[in-house]
Amino acid sequence: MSDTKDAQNNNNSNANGTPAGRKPLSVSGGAGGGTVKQSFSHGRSKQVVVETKKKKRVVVPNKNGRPGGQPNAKGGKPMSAAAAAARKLGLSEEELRARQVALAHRKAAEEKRKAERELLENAQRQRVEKAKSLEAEAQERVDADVRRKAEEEERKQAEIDAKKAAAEASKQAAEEKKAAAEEESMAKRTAAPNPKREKRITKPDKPSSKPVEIQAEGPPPDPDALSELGGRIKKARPVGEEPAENRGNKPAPSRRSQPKRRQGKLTITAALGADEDRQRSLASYNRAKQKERERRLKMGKQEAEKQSREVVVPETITVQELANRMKERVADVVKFMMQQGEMIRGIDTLDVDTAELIVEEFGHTIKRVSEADVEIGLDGPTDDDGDLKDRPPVVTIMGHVDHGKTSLLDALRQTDVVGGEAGGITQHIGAYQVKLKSGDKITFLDTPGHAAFSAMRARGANVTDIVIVVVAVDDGVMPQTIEAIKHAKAADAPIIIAVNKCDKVDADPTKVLTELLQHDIQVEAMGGDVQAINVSALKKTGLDELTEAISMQAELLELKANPDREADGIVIESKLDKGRGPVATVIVQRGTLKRGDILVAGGQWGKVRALVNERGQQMKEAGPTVPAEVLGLDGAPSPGDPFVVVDNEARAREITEYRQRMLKDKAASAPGARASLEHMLARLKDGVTTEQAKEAQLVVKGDVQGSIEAITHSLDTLSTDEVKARVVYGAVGGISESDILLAKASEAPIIAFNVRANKQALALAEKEGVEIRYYSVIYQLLDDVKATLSGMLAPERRETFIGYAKVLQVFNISKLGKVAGCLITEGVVKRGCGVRLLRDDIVIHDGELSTLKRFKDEVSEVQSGMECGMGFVGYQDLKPDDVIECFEVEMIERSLD
Ligand SMILES: Nc1nc2c(ncn2[C@@H]2O[C@H](COP(=O)(O)OP(=O)(O)OP(=O)(O)O)[C@@H](O)[C@H]2O)c(=O)[nH]1
Repeated sequence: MSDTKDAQNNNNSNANGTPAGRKPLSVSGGAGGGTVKQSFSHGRSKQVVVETKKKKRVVVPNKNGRPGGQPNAKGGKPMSAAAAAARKLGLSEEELRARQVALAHRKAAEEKRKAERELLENAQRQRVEKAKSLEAEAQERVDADVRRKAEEEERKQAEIDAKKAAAEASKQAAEEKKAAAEEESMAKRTAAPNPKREKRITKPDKPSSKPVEIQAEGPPPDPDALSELGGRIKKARPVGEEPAENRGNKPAPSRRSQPKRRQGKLTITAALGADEDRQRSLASYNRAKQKERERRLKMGKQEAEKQSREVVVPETITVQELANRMKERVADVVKFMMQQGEMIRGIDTLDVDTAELIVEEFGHTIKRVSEADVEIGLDGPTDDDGDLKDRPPVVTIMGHVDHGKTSLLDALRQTDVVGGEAGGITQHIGAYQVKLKSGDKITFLDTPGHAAFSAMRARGANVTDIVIVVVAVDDGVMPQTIEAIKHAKAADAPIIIAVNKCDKVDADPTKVLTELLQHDIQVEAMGGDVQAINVSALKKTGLDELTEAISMQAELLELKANPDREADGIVIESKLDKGRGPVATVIVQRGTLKRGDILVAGGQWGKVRALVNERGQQMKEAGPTVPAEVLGLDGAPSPGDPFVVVDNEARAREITEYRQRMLKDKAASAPGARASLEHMLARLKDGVTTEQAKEAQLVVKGDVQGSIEAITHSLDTLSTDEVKARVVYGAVGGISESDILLAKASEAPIIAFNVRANKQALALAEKEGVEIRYYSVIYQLLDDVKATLSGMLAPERRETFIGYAKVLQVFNISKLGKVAGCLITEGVVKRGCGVRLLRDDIVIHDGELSTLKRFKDEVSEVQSGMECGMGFVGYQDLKPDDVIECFEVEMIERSLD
């Protein structure tokens, strides 16, 4: 306290140490305090004690460690410590004090800077930590999302299992309930069971409908960071704590069943991973629906507008026709081709490759067809077995001259009950049908002999079901009898032997039957399967037996046809009637032919104007095997031509035009060479290399049986594994019309050894194009056949390289297609030579040249170093830098030697 007083005193001292302070007013007492007299009104006064607050001052310790201001030991005026220190430093006390103040200020400033630096460092550290924690949280969220999904799946599975369990339990409960009910009924008076309790007992443990809240593990995320992400996270709830909405024993509604949009909040989990659970607003849904409706409408419209079609394209087609078939505008096709650099017009003809390009460009598919495809579908559908009904047989009568064929046919005709009753005038129309007493019907081909039969077989039409071979009992088996048997066997038609003229006195049918054994005909009486009936055309005996035999044979054959379809059949004969125009006698094979039908017969067609039967009566229709004369055709078809009813005239025209064109081409290319050795070779050169084609079929006629046998044997020795000579028919005697027809049917030439053809046979051979080769020396004959067989050996193909050309540029030239501008780099290129297109040393096409041009002219060859234009047959894919290898092909004939 005294120190303080001293300091007070020092403060009031001047520089010399003398006190310079004022004396406080009315204050009595020491320097540290005093009293003040306070005067009030009415003369009152009061003494107030005043305490003076002492000023703080810095006390500099003196040398001895004592604070300054201590009285000097030596006595004298006491000096303050500060003054002593100042004096020691050679400074005044004030200077010292100023220095101390400055020092203190600096110190304070340093302290402040240090605090600021620390503050900055702290902020920096906090930022880094915050970033790190954000990163960790993001990772945490991803992990939590994965976990959440897994748990969600588990939960769903658990729900399914629970439902199953619930279903089982409810089933069980129902059973128990039933049992309880029974119990109840038994103990009804004792105690009524509490159904509610029972229910509670039987109720299965339902899985909690409240989904488990999935919480991300780890520390709670920084709320600031979450707010930055625009969401908030649910605080982890302590395990066991009820969620807020469940508190108050409220039933917990299934959160999944609640539409989330109604909650009005978006959780982080929902935002990050539960998109599929979010529902769209109704307006959004309606908008999307409308959009989809419009899109479909548009698509449907487009589809209706643009249909992809299958376009049928033959080898060549006009631009106009192609456009029609595609249902496109010709102008569009022309425009497209112009874009491809080709100027075409509607009437121009396109090849099938170009047509394909166009068809595909217009979004359609092409169906290539050849001209022959017009015949496709002409046969119509195959009949179902259920549609087939029994039909009468078609019978042909054959036999040797004067054995009584015509007489027998006439006699059989008179068996017709209908004709007899009607009393109509019977006329020959090539075929007729008789109705037997039994009610059976038989159709006879009224063109007895081989002519009609062979003519039909030559056209591949086996209209005959049964062949009756007539043998006169007095004459026995004769050459034409044997021919008839061969014809029948070749046609695979069953034979019935009619032994005629049995009315003759010395008739011995057994002799005839024995003779037939030599020709592989074994009749039933002799243990075989061929029926033989003794008849007399003259006396009309045995006719019933014969017709019975026919009916029995027909039964065995189970002849059936569908009458309820478009008709088809065979033309039996035809003529040009002055009054009626072209008349064709036809036999219907399937279906029913009606008046008004559009008929195509061979190369002719027409609308059926009238149908006439053999009695000259008009018919409305003709069913299976009914013969009829057809009027209305535009020309006379050939016997044996098939006929068919088609849908419309256009189709009929299309077919007949094609057939007539084919006939013309055939006539032009191989006139009269149908059954010749050259024809055989031609067929081979056309690439026909089937086993059948490698067999040279021959008809041999000789003067004596010995020469026939010698020729047949020698021809056998000529045959090899590759080629064969086969005698389809060998007989003694001159060449008859029958031989010609047989040769034609077999497409075989006739080898005549020391025999000649009669006038009619020659004419027929000329007409039918059957070759007859005459020989009198057997070696010449064998040499000729050998040469033919050698020709049948596949010729050897030899290839010779002639040059190389390089494609420089490719041009599109209308009508020619793509033409390559080439430079001949080696050798020579010749018109029509074989070419191979090489691209990067790989053969990509093998064919032949279609065009070889120098400038605008077609040339025969181009030498090395010259440029030319080259086009390929049926190939367009030419590119610059392709190499064309040119070669010539030589076919080396082989010989049997
Ligand atoms: N005795 C007898 N003679 C018959 C019989 N059938 C036919 N003839 C006679 O035989 C001859 C020939 O009869 P056609 O019916 O012309 O014999 P074809 O086989 O038709 O003769 P082509 O037409 O020349 O092949 C005639 O004179 C008939 O009268 C018969 O059953 N008994």
